[in-house]
Amino acid sequence: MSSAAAPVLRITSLSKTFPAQRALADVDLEVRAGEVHCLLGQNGSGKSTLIKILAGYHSPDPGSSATLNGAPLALGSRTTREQAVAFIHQDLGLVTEFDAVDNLALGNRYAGRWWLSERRERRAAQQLLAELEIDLDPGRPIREATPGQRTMLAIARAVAATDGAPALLVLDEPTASLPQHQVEQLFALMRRLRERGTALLYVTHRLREVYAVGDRVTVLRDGRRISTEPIENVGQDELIRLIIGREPAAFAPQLPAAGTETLLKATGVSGDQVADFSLQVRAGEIVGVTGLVGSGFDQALGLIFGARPRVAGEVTLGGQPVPPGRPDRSIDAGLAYAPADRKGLSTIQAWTARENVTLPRLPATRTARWLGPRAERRAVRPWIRRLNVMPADPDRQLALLSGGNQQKLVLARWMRLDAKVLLLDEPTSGVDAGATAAIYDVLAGVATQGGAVVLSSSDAEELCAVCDRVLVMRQGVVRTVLSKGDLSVARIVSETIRDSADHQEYRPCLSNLDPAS
Ligand SMILES: Nc1ncnc2c1ncn2[C@@H]1O[C@H](COP(=O)(O)OP(=O)(O)OP(=O)(O)O)[C@@H](O)[C@H]1O
Repeated sequence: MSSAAAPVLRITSLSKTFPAQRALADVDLEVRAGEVHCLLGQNGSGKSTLIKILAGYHSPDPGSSATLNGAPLALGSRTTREQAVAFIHQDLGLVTEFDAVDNLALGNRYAGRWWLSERRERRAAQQLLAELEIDLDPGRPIREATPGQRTMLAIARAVAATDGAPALLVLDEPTASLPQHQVEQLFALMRRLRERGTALLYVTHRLREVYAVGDRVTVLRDGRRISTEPIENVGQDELIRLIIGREPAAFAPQLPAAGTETLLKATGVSGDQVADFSLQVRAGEIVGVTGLVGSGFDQALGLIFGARPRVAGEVTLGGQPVPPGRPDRSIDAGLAYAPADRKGLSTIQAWTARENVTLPRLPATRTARWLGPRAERRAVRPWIRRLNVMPADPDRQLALLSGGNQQKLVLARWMRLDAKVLLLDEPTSGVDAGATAAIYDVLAGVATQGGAVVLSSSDAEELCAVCDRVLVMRQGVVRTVLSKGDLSVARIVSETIRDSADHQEYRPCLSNLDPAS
């Protein structure tokens, strides 16, 4: 990236006012050709609103303007997509039953150029994947691909649609559920596009990614642009200070030495993707479970809790059996479980923040015991403060909060239950750095008070930071247990991908191609 590179995107005085909420105020932003420009900010700071305006989902306030390669850009209209701008949202918009060739062809101009020639289309797809060094068998249905491969395919589709490289590629938290080695593959692809002159606007909460792939960084706070800097000019503490607007609190969990009492015991638990999962967790322990998508790591906790059908195995809590398929009994026994798909599985979007946090435990099977609005507010305010939910309004409708703030509230629901053992799938996915530290503090607090936590995560650094022990699953089975002294990102990554096709990273995909086609 050269600092003199021309701005591809120039946004001037961008503002957006929702009813009772100013989401963006006079934001100026320039993204240059051949740079990865990171857009950072706490949950609710306005990042998604900016991207949604670029993508045409929201109209900005009057007075906002933008240009793309010097030409006026109609903000709030979908025409940006026809102007060499590509968006990679978390929902990639791929058809999982189709193979890469058909996914690339979907909606792309290049499919039409070789119309009626399936062979040429296949060859073009193969060439494109090889050129971008995306290791993916173009003839296999995408459901068999890793999440990282799918993300890269979505980028390849954007490249195909724009004759070589989009002028601007906007990526909204593409690594949220990718294991480390797939993150690295994605970054390699981003660098290749940067070399072709694409301007990349990259939204993430993971600061280490900013240092790994970013050239410049813009920080938003409360809808205002606080700073734009080359990344080498800002150290991590300074960056956190810019993001949260105060000195960062050091995260130094005081984890107790684990007790001798076994709290949670799972023996031979099996279900859909999990076979013979066994685990013993002592009071005071934080245990992690990890693996690739499909390894079963993201299903084990749901099976223990009873949210997923358990076909075999036993679970006890404090020596008492926890029956399968009965979340109500699990909660009574002292378990709490927050699934990864918090938005889909456990929120009521039309309700307020306080109603979502204090949802009666089991409305379906019990007479609901509602707290009443005043008591709800009292119960919820400490959590809003602790996790820095913005806006700090218990009466705000959940649907009007940013994604990360919704995550915090639903997590608060489970954390406030005073469970003996917390089971959390991907507890900090989509949550900003400040609230992530607050969540880690809550977990450490549960352990210190004689409880325990089991968390599943694809974030190797998170596992190293908070866990006493990490179970690594492959093909549905726990294959490795790493204890404190053995825990490192490199070790977790290598154990995660051992024996999988993924371990041959960056292998060119040519071996999968049929030269005759
Ligand atoms: N449709 C809407 N109606 C009212 N307020 C909204 C709406 N969408 C977003 N907001 C508010 O605008 C502000 C900015 O939200 P935005 O989703 O842009 O934040 P964000 O930085 O992307 O957060 P996150 O990191 O959690 O995704 C928040 O206060 C949010 O509550």
